[in-house]
Amino acid sequence: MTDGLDLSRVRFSRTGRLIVDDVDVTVPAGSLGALLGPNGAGKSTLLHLIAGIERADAGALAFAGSDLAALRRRDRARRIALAEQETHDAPELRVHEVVALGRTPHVGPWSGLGERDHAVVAESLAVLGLESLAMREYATLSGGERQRVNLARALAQEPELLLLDEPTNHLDVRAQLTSLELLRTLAASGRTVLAALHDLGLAAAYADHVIVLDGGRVVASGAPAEVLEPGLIREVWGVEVEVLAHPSTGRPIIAYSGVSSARASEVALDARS
Ligand SMILES: Nc1ncnc2c1ncn2[C@@H]1O[C@H](COP(=O)(O)OP(=O)(O)OP(=O)(O)O)[C@@H](O)[C@H]1O
Repeated sequence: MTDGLDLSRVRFSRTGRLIVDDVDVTVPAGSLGALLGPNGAGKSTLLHLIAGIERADAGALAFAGSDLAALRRRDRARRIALAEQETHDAPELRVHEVVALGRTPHVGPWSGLGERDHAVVAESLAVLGLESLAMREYATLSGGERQRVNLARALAQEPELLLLDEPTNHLDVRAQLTSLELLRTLAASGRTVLAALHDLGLAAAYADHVIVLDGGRVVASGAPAEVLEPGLIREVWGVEVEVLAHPSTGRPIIAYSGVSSARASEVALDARS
């Protein structure tokens, strides 16, 4: 058990299909974990289980030594934020109002936002460079602008555990790096951060720890340089890569060469039919 996130033998099925299969994950407090895996691997489902949107069928989910299943809804919302790709509950709200929703778990049911809440909202907008968009309606924003608002909302929640589902999707390259640097800064301040990412290069450059899911199972986890090697990438994603070392950081650089003849999971399916 760590002072961060600890999942042990977590299972979840939907309509008779095992989607998360005996998953163990550890992300220590103060670190940035990247959840990787091809489409349909189970990344979003696992984030939903941790955030309490779905309930696991079996296994243990703990954060800072507390059983997540035993946390009351409000306590969970104070401690854990999930930044998803879309905010579905606020299409007509203005940007600053969407970000202020992040304060909901911290204010009483009948009281409005206090001085500190307003300050946190303003700070979250500023960190994501959203001041000039603060009065715009969320629905009128571009994909990348929405993504930054979703992250600002999660920041305003001041969570100890921050979960993010593809936080770099839609972002231009500078905004991608800005977001990952922000996640690193949050981790360095003692938060626990877990982000589902598709970009192996960004995970290699920024994550302390990567967890690779395939078909609902963890197939590898560890430091990026240990895990992200050509054999595993071929097996899981069905692509050929060379892995180089960054000349100044020493972190892995993933150089794509092309698509492999078949992914390991497809070979296994062919053998069965
Ligand atoms: N409500 C549901 N009913 C049935 N199957 C589901 C349901 N929700 C998800 N699945 C299936 O579970 C698997 C994992 O889905 P999930 O969205 O967690 O994957 P992911 O790794 O986040 O994928 P992506 O990278 O494409 O976003 C997929 O095969 C998906 O079709």
